[in-house]
Amino acid sequence: MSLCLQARQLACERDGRWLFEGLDLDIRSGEIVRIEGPNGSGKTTLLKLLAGQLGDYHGELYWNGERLAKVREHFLANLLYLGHSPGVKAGLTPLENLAWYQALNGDKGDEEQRLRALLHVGLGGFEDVLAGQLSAGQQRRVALARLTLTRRALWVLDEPFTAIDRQGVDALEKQLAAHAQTGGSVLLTTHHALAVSPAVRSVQLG
Ligand SMILES: Nc1ncnc2c1ncn2[C@@H]1O[C@H](COP(=O)(O)OP(=O)(O)OP(=O)(O)O)[C@@H](O)[C@H]1O
Repeated sequence: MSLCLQARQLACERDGRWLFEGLDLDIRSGEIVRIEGPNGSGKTTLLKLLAGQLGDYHGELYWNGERLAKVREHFLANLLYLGHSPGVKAGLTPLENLAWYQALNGDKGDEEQRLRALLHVGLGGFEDVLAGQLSAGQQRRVALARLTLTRRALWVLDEPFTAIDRQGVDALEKQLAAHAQTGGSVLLTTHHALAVSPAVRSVQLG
C-alpha cells in the first residue's frame, strides 16, 4: 500500500522565535527525506511534530490525503519513531528492552525474533547484559534493533547515526536504502553525509 505524509504551511514558534514558517513537505512510499539545519534550527521539533507528538503548531498534517487528526490510529500503526536519545531502559537487558517495546506496541513477538534483531545490529553476546552497562554506541544499537523487529512503513529517525561506528553506519545506510526500495519511507535528521540509493531529498531549516 502506498502511503503519504504531507505537511502544509507548517509553522512553529519557540520562545518568541519562528523555527519554521510556511513549510510544505511531502513524504511518500520509497522516499528518504533528510531534515538539515544548524543546531537549534528546529529539526527535532519538526520531526516530533511530523510524528504527531506536538500540538502547538500552525498549518495542517495529512496522512494519505486525510487530516492526520482524523486518522491518527492508522498513522501511528504505520509509524516507527526513534528519538534523539536512544530511550533504552538501563535496568533492562537488550532482550528485555525489545520485549518491552513490543509489549508497548501490542506485539507479542518471540524471543527468537528479538535475538535475530540484536544479532542484526551486532549485539550478539550482549543480549543479557544490563543496557545501562553498555557503551553509548551499543545502547543506540539496541534502539536501532527496533527497525528490524517492528514492521512499520514510515520511519522517523532523529540522529540515528549518533555514536555508531563505521561498520554500523554502513549497515544502517543499507537498511535505510532497503526500506525505501521495498516501499517504506524514511524521514531523518543527521549531520552525517548519507550516500544511499534511492537519492535522499533534503529539506533545509534555519
Ligand atoms: N519545549 C520547548 N520549549 C521551549 N523551547 C524549545 C522547546 N523545544 C525546543 N525548543 C527550542 O527550539 C529550538 C529548536 O530546538 P530543536 O531541538 O528542534 O533543534 P535542532 O535543530 O534539532 O537542534 P540540534 O541540531 O542541536 O539537535 C531550540 O532553540 C530549543 O531551545
